Amino acid sequence: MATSVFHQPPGTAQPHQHFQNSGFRHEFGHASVKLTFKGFKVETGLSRRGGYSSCKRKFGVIQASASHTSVVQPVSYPPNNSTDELRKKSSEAALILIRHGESLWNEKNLFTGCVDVPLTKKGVEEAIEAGKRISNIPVDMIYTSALIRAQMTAMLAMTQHRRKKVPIILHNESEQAREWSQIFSEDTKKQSIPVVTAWQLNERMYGELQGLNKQETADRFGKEKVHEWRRSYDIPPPNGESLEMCAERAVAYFKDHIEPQLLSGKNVMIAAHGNSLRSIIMYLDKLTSQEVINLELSTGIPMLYIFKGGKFIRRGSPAGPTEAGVYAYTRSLALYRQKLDDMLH
Ligand SMILES: O=C(O)[C@@H](CO)OP(=O)(O)O
Repeated sequence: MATSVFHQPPGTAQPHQHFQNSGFRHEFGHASVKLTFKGFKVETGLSRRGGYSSCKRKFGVIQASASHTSVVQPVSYPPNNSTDELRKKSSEAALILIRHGESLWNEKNLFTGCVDVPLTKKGVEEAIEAGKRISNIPVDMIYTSALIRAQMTAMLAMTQHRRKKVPIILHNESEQAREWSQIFSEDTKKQSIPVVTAWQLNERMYGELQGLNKQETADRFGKEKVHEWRRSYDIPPPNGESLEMCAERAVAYFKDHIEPQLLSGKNVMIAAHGNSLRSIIMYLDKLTSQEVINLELSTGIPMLYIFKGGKFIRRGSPAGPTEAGVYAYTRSLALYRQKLDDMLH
């Protein structure tokens, strides 16, 4: 059975190591990981490289934004003692994670962080391609960061979805914004997918590196130092956030807002960033701070998890819309796809 790429004991993963395990193959040290699962090729968009660690620092957060409006059913955890029971009994839900497509600053090799840069043409194409890959997977709610590159990615991906529901960005920034964006038809609401934007899912704040060229910064401060800023777990770049600090807000948001939706059976897509997603994956796959150092995400590759019985099970990514592999992972995914086939033929 396919399980998480990272279920080997902490510290055993080697960069560029190939694993042969129960019919699927892990390739680390590349821009993405190809898993062969019972004959199906599954690309996860993950890879692992060597890294660093050490000291600690606190940092304040930057902006705030939406949570729920009328299109979203607010869901919250029950009191602690019944949470575990509920998690065990919870129905299955799909969780798709996607890092935004290539941005104009990815293309220029600039540190981006919380600077709000749009996608390149290639990034647009990556988002559309990602949408094709997930076009048969149910999506009931979308969470994106407050940054346009993640929002563009989510919206462009949804143009490819076979269910043709309309993703609608919720505006909760003021009472007026909420009032003015109401929908007055229940039918129309049912054909909509609420899109919640949250700064907590933003890219890690890169401090004084934002706007600097990555190569020039390495030439100036040394390759080692820059690698430490970029990939250590708890060393922040000058006046920026470490991955640990980014995880504090991104994982808290995931636990408080997204997990309750999954628990209630909602299928969720998250479009976010290299480092906010690395920290969420660290939580989902129970990676150690040493293991997460080696985790790299490619732009525009969707990754699928199944949430069941309170557990997150990584299922890779469909290699294409017609691949049977991912849809055969669970009965409800297969049924959903079957329904789409029946509806659209
Ligand atoms: O510049 C950034 O914001 C990020 C993602 O592109 O860079 P890094 O690869 O260093 O995490």
